[in-house]
Amino acid sequence: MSTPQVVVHRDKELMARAAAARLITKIVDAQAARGVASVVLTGGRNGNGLLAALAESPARDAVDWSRLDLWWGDERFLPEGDPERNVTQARTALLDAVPVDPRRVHPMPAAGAAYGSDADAAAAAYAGELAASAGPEDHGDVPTFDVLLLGVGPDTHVASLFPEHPGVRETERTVVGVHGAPKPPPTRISLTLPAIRAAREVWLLAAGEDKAGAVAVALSAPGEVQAPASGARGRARTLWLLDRAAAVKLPPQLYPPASA
Ligand SMILES: O=C1O[C@H](COP(=O)(O)O)[C@@H](O)[C@H](O)[C@H]1O
Repeated sequence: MSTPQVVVHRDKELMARAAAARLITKIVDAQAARGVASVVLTGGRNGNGLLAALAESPARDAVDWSRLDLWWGDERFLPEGDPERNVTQARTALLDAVPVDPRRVHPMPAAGAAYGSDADAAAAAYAGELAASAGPEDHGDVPTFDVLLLGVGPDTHVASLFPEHPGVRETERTVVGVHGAPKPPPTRISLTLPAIRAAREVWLLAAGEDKAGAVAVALSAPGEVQAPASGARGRARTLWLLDRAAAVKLPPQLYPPASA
C-alpha cells in the first residue's frame, strides 16, 4: 500500500478544477495504456464539485467516454431517481452531459424494485457485479480501478464507512449494507476497505474548515476503525487533495509549502 501524499490548493474551486484536470489526464493515460479506464465515483460536495469542474473543462473532450467504466464507492439506499442518491447527483453534475456508454455505468442498486428495503441483498448483488468484471490480472473479486475517488466526512468517514461501525471492520466482503449511519440517510451501501485498497490510485478530497480536524486526525496514523479515511490507500498512490482551509491543522512537514 502507498504512503499518502498531500497537495494543497488555494480554495475549493481551484481544488476541484485541478482535480478534474488531473483526472482527465489519468483517464486518457489509462485508455492509452490499457484501452479502457475505470473510475470509482464518490458522492458529497467535493466529489460533485470535481464532476462539475470536469463538465466545464474544454479538455473533457480528450476522454473517450465510451471506454470508461464508472463505479460508485457508496450509495444512499433510496429509490431510483431520488435527488439524494449519489448517482442522481453525478448524472446532474456530469454524466448527462457526456457520451458515456450506459453498459459501462454501474450505479449501486436503488431501494425498491428488485431489492425492496434489503440493503444487504443489494450490496451482495453489487459485489457480484464487481466480481464478474474482475479478471485474472486483478487482485481478488474487484477490478483494479485506475482511480477511486473519496470524499472525507468531518468525522473521517469515507464512502459509507463510519468510525467504529461494522462496515469499517469488514475484511472479507467487498460491498456491505450499512444500517444506522450517523449521517442521513441511515441505510446505505458501501465498498469496504479491502475493495477500496484494490484501486491503483485512491484520491481523497476535502475542502473547508469543517474538514480540517478530520484531515489532521486521518493523516496522523490512527487506527482505521476510529478514522476510516486513514485506511483508504491505493496500491500505487494515495493522494489527498485539499484546500487551504482543510489543511490548516496539518503539520507543515506533511506537504511542501510551495503546493499551497
Ligand atoms: O454521505 C456522503 O458523504 C461523504 C462526504 O461528503 P461531503 O459532502 O462531506 O464531502 C461522501 O463522500 C459520500 O459519498 C456520501 O455518500
